[in-house]
Amino acid sequence: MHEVLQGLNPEQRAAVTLPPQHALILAGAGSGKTRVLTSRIAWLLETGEAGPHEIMAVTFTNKAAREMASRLAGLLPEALRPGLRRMWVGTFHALANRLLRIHHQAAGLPQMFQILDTADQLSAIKRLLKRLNVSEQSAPPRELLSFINAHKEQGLRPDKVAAESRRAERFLPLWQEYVAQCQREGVVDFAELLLRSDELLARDEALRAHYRARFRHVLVDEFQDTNALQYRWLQRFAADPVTGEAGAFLFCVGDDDQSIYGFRGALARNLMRFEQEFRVQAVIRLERNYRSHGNILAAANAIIAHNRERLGKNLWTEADEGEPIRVFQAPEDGAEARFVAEEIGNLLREGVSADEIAVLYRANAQSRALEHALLAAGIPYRVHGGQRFFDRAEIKHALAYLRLLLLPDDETAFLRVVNFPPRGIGARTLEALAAQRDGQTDISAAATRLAGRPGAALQGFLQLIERLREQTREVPLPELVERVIAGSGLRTHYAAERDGGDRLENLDELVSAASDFVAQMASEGIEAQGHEMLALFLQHAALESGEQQAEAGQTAVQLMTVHASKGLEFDVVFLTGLEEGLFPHQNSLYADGGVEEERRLMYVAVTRAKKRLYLSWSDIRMLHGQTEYHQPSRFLEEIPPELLLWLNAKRRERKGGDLAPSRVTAVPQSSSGAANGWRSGERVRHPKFGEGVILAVEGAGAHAQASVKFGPEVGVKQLLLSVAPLERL
Ligand SMILES: Nc1ncnc2c1ncn2[C@@H]1O[C@H](COP(=O)(O)OP(=O)(O)OP(=O)(O)O)[C@@H](O)[C@H]1O
Ligand SMILES: [Mg+2]
Repeated sequence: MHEVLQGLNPEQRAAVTLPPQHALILAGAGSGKTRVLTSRIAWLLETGEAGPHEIMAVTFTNKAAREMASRLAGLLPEALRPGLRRMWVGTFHALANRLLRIHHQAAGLPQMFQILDTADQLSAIKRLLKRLNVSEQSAPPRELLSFINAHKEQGLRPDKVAAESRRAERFLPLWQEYVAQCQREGVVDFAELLLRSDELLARDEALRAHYRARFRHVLVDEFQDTNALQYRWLQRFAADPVTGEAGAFLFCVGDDDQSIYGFRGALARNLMRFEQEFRVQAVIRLERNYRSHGNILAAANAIIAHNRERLGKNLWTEADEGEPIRVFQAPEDGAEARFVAEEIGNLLREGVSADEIAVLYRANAQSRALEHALLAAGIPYRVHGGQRFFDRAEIKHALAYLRLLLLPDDETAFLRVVNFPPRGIGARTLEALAAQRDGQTDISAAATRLAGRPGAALQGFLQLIERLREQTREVPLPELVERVIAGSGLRTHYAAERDGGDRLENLDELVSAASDFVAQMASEGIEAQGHEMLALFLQHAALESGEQQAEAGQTAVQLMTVHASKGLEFDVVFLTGLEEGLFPHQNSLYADGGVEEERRLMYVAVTRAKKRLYLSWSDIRMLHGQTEYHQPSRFLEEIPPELLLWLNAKRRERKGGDLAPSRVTAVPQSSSGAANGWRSGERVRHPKFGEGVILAVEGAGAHAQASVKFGPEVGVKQLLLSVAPLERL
C-alpha cells in the first residue's frame, strides 16, 4: 500500500484517494479531517495526479499552513520536496496577498502596498474622522470599522449598499472617504485583500482563465467558517459543473458543529450550498474520533446534542473512557487562576510537557488573572493572540520607520513616528501640515510650505527618512533593520528610558526575526536584497501579528481564547470561566441563534483535549474593572453527571424535569475540609492504591466520601471514608 495511506481508516482512505472531482468531507472534531487533507495533497503529488504548482491549500491560520508544509515535507520522498514551495498554501488572506503582489498593477495598487492590521485600521479610521471634523460620538470608530468590514466580507462596496438606515446614511460617505485615504496611502486592510483580489479575478478574464488552468486542486480546511466573500473567491478558481467551464476541483473539509465565526459572517450553510451548487457527488463522513478519551468525547457529544440546527453526526472512539472530567468552583477569579497554576505545576512535575497543556478562555481579557498566577508560580506560558510580539509598541514604532522607507505617504506610519522619539513636532505642526495637504498633496511637498521652526523640524524628519532610505537600498535585511533602529533614534531613546531594557531586547529580537525570516526565505528559494526583502518582511509581520509568539523554542503552557484553539489539540486542557454571561457570552443570549453558536464554541473547546479536561468557574469575577457575580454556565449542566469529578463543589439536585438551567452550589470550603477530619490537599496512603492526595471531601459521617488521586496507574478513586483504610502521611 502507498505509504501515505498507511494508518488511515477505510473512509479516510476513500477520501484521500478520490478521483479528481469536487468533494466534501463532513466530519466531527478529531476525526482526522486535517490529516486527510494533508494526506490528500501528498497522494496527489506522489501519484503524479498534480504537480505542486497545481495545488492550492487554504488553512485557517498561518501556523497551520506552516505545519502542513512541514508535515508534507515529512510525508513526501526527498525528490518531491523542493517542489513544495511552488504550491500555494496559506490562509485566505495570505493567498489573496500573494495574488495581489504578483498583479498589483492590474489591481490598482502600488508595488509596495502595505497591510493594515485591525489596530492600524482603527487608527486610520480615527485619523479620518479627525481630518473630516466628524466627532467620535457621532461616528464611533469601532462601529464604523465593523460596518466597513462586515460589508466587505459580504463582497460589497459602498455603491452597492443602500443607505436605508440612519446609520448607513451616516457611515457610507465616511466609508468612501476611507477608501480614498487607503488608496492614497497605498495600504489595504485584511478584508480588502480578499475583496480586491476577488474583483480582479472577476474583471480580468484572461487572468482568471490563467489561474483556473493553473490550479487543478484547491483544498480548504475548516470550510464551515468561510464567509460569503471567501466562498465567492473559491468559486473563481473552481470548475463549474453547470456551465462546464474548466477549473480546479474543490476538496472541502468541515464540521458544521464547529462553525464559530457566525458573528463575522461565516455561514455553516456554505457546506450545504457547496454540495448543491457544485453538484458534489462525493460526500464523505468520518465518525471515528482519534483524539480524545471516551469521557471527553461523551461530554462533547452530549453538549452538542442540545443544538437543534445540525446536520447530525455522531462520533465514537475506540479509546477507553480515560479519566473523569474534573470540575472546579472558585470563589473568585484569582483563586481560579491559582488553582490552574497549581494543577499545572503538579502536571509539570509529573512529567507532562508544558506544550501539551492549554488554558482556554472565552474572552481575551480573562488572560490577565491567569497570566498573573502563572508568572507567580514561575510557569512559562505563551499567550496566543494577546499582546503579540509584532503588536508591541516599540516593534510597531520600528516597523513604522521601515514602512516609511517603502511608502513615504503611509500616513499611519508617518503619524506613529513623526514625533517619536520626540523631536518637537507637536499637534499644531501636524494640523498646519494637514491644512497644507488637505488630504491630497504628498507629505514632503506640503512640508516645504511650512515656515519657521515647525517646518524645519518636519523637514529634518523627512530628511532622516530619506537618508535611511538611501543608505539601506542594497543592504541585507537584518542589517537594514539594525540601521533603522539606530538611525531613527529608537535605540538611544529606549536606552535612556528607565524601564527601557525590555524594549531594547524586543528591538534586538526584531533583528533576529529579520535574520530568521531571511533564512526562511532562503529555504524557500527566495533571495532578495534591500527594499525588496523588506517589503516581504513587512507583509510577513502584518500577517503574523495575531499569531506570533514570543520566545520561540522554549516549551510553554499555551494560553488562548477558544476561538484561537480551533483545529489544535493538547493532552491537557483547562477550560476556565464557565459562567453564564461569559460563556455563553452575554451578547449571545439575545441574538438569534446566539446560544447555539456559543454551544458550538463549547464543543470546540471540549474537543481540544486528548487525555484530561478541567472545567472551572468563579463565583466572583473582576472584568473591565468591575466586580461581577456569576452563575455557573448552563453548559456544565449539559454534561452527564457520571462523567464529572467535582473537585471541590457539589451539584445541587435537579428539580424534576426543570428545563431552566439549574445551578451548582458550592460546598463551603470549611465543610469540605471537615468531614471526619479529612481535608482536601492531605497526603494519604492506601494499602492497595499506594500514596495519594485528597482532591475533595463530600458528605458527612458514615456517608462522607473522598476523591483521592493516586499514582498514574491507579488514577482518581472515590472512597467511602468510614470504611476506607486510609492512613495520613
Ligand atoms: N487513522 C488515524 N489513525 C491514528 N490517528 C489518527 C488517524 N486519523 C487522525 N488521527 C489523529 O487524530 C488527531 C485528530 O486529527 P485531525 O486534527 O486531523 O482531526 P480534525 O478532524 O481535523 O479535528 P478538528 O475538527 O478539531 O480540526 C490527530 O492527532 C491525528 O494525527
Ligand atoms: Mg482540523
